Amino acid sequence: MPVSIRESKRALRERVTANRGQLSAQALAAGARELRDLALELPEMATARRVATYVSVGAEPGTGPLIEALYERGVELLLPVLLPDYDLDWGYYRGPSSLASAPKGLLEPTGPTLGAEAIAEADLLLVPALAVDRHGTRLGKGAGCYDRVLARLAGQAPAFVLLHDGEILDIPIPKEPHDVPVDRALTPSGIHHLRP
Ligand SMILES: Nc1nc2c(c(=O)[nH]1)N(C=O)[C@@H](CNc1ccc(C(=O)N[C@@H](CCC(=O)O)C(=O)O)cc1)CN2
Ligand SMILES: Nc1ncnc2c1ncn2[C@@H]1O[C@H](COP(=O)(O)OP(=O)(O)OP(=O)(O)O)[C@@H](O)[C@H]1O
Repeated sequence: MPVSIRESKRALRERVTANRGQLSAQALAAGARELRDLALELPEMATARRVATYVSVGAEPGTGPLIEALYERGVELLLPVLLPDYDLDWGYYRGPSSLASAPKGLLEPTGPTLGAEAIAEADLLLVPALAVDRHGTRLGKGAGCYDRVLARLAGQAPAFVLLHDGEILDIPIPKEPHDVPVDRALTPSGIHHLRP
């Protein structure tokens, strides 16, 4: 990939990460509750029996309250398990004690995993990101994990990027051939339709 694209993505990641570092614990907790309420109200959520999400860490848009609410509803929750080649395997959420610290500061499900292709069985996908632009180009952690997941999903289930307010950028994020656009984002202030 051209060095300039890699470099501008890196600089953008640094900027967003620094901004996230300024968010207070109270703001993060409030944002997570707002994301829960919005996600639970999605029409697509009403019919979803299996939802793939991630266990938020640090200053990421929080998924804790949503995971608990969906678990209580009896929705099956698929959580990612990072593989050595940065592809993602998946495991079920089986309650708070079923998560364990994993490499790279992640929290992952313990117990058997289902294989990378299990994502094809999800009815709805909640995707982590650092930012997205108005065209739906997504900036992730830079390992291409979710580019592979979204390619596998092939639009078969709705995908929503979870972000903090201010992380939907008016300037375009440099797009590479492997980047799979997303068409919707959730921030604490609401649902945002993007135009891939
Ligand atoms: N909470 C959470 N879980 C997730 C993701 C995520 O974004 N958030 N992922 C989304 O893809 C996958 C994990 N992907 C990762 C990809 C790269 C690195 C990584 O290279 N980390 C750097 C530090 C960068 C950072 O702190 O952001 C490193 O360890 O050097 C970590 C996780 C699956 N689980
Ligand atoms: N389908 C794929 N298979 C293997 N590697 C891939 C695939 N898609 C992307 N990659 C690799 O991932 C690397 C990072 O890509 P990019 O910077 O777009 O990640 P990102 O979208 O920020 O991260 P993520 O998808 O993990 O959130 C690239 O070097 C790319 O080669």
